[in-house]
Amino acid sequence: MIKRLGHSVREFKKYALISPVLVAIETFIETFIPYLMANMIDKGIIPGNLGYIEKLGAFMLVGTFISLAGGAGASWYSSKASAGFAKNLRHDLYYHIQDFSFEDYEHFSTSSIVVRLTTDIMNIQQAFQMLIRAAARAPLMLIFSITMAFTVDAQMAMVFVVSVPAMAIGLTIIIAIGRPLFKKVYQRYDGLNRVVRENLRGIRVVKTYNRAETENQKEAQASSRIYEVFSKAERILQLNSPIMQFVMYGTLLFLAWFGSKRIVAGTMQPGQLVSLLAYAMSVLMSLNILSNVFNQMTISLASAQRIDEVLTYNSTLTTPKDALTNVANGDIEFKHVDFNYADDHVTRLHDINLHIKSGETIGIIGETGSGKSTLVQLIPRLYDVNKGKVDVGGQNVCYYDIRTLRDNVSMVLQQNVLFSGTIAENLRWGDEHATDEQLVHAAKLAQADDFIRSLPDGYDTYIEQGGSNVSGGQKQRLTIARALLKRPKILILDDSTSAVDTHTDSLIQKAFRDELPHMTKLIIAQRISSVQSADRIVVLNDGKIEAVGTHNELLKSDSLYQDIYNSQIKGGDSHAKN
Ligand SMILES: Nc1ncnc2c1ncn2[C@@H]1O[C@H](COP(=O)(O)OP(=O)(O)OP(=O)(O)O)[C@@H](O)[C@H]1O
Repeated sequence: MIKRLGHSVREFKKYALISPVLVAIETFIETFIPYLMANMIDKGIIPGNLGYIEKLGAFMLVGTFISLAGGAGASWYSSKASAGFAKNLRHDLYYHIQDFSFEDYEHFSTSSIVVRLTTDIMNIQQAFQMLIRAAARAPLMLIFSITMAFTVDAQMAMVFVVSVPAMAIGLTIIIAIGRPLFKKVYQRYDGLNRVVRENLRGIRVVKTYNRAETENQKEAQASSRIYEVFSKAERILQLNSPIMQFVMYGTLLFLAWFGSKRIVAGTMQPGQLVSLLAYAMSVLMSLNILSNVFNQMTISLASAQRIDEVLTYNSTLTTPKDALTNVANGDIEFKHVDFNYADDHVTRLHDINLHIKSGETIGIIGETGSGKSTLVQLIPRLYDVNKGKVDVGGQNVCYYDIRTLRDNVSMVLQQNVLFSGTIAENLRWGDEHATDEQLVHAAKLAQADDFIRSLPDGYDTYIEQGGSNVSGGQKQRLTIARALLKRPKILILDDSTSAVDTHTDSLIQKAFRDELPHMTKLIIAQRISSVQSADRIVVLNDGKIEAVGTHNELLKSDSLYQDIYNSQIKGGDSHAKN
């Protein structure tokens, strides 16, 4: 996992390597200073040798400046390396999830992905900075200080053989308990993110239904759940402070007690004791730094695992090596297709067999939940079939390069969105190189040109996030124009004219018939009038094809179609009558 994540350091590797080198210089000089200090006391101050004091003082001053410069440089490079690492890691994660299928997004949930891209990466950034700065400093300081302490007085330095492992065992236990708790904390962050996103997305509905109070409660609940685990995890981590202090004061007491005795006995110099105490402080300080580093590592290991989980997740959508990069025509064939959503064991489509010829216009109708959207989502491989196969242009959809397939199958989803940017920018999602004439032509076919021109800035009108400043019907027409701009071989409209008035809807159908005769068109609709003129209409009932035929044929032969027709034409509900 560490190696995989470390791959994202890339061009910032040099900064990540320079930082510990500078830290080493800083720490080496820093730990040498108490040794010089001991000499100054024992050989300069006690015998009253002023020349020695001045020489050593100047030497210490220069050393301090070099140490400071090393420390400042290390901070600068470590910040640069860690910020760069986080940038690359975020990019890699984002890049990876672009290949996810709908099923994969459902597997992780969008809120969890957002937390991983933000909070989790921030934790890793902080841990990485610590790793190349503090984590490099602490062990070096520990090694240098213990070595120097043994140089000064090996007997007294034996105290570290007890105090260092005692501290290390304490820290290991704390980390073992703390780490799973932090993993839980971030899972609960996902929950909070979900509540906030849902609330902001549906803020109009929240206000209409006066649900602010309930929404506040949901947020409070999610926050409390985080608080519960977070405070528990932090309480455990904070235990390292009393353990650290206990070991630190115990060591200092030991040194002061036995050191004083030896000075009185004349087997030790006062300067030696001063430097030993300074080294004891350094050793324990380095352990303290290490414990902080471990704390941060504990938090970030949970985050690193969550990121690695996404990075190593193989999308359920696979493309063969020699994938096809050309779709011959708009022919579609479903052969004995069964389908169920992952984690949902109900079969939503049963033994679907349907051949649609290139250029045909097919209406799809059926009661709500009968599987209309599910059926068409299999064509651009938004989901893969469980049984049977779907062919496009005479080839199994799984054999195509996914981009090629989706460039040739344009789908206007039931809940389509526009993105912040101008209308022209939004339409160019279909084809970024489209000329202005092509843009206008697509808008005209979708009956959107007139209303776009009536806006103060026309095609340059700015669309707010999610398309909140255009009406539902206008938004639908813009998303149809966007899909047309791709000039696909197959166009799928999934209930995409539901908010458009019937007159405009019929103008769209006519424009399609007259101007796009070679494009295969699948139109899912609730209104019979939207599919009435189609070459054939497929009636779906509970995931099965109940009938296929023209409007007139179905009116004569299919009772479900008759029911839908009657309920719409007569305004009554024939189900209710039966
Ligand atoms: N992502 C999903 N996970 C699990 N079940 C789903 C999912 N999407 C749809 N379903 C279920 O599959 C069935 C068919 O849904 P589908 O959206 O295809 O129906 P539909 O005919 O398009 O309905 P509508 O006319 O209301 O849009 C429904 O029972 C629905 O609850």
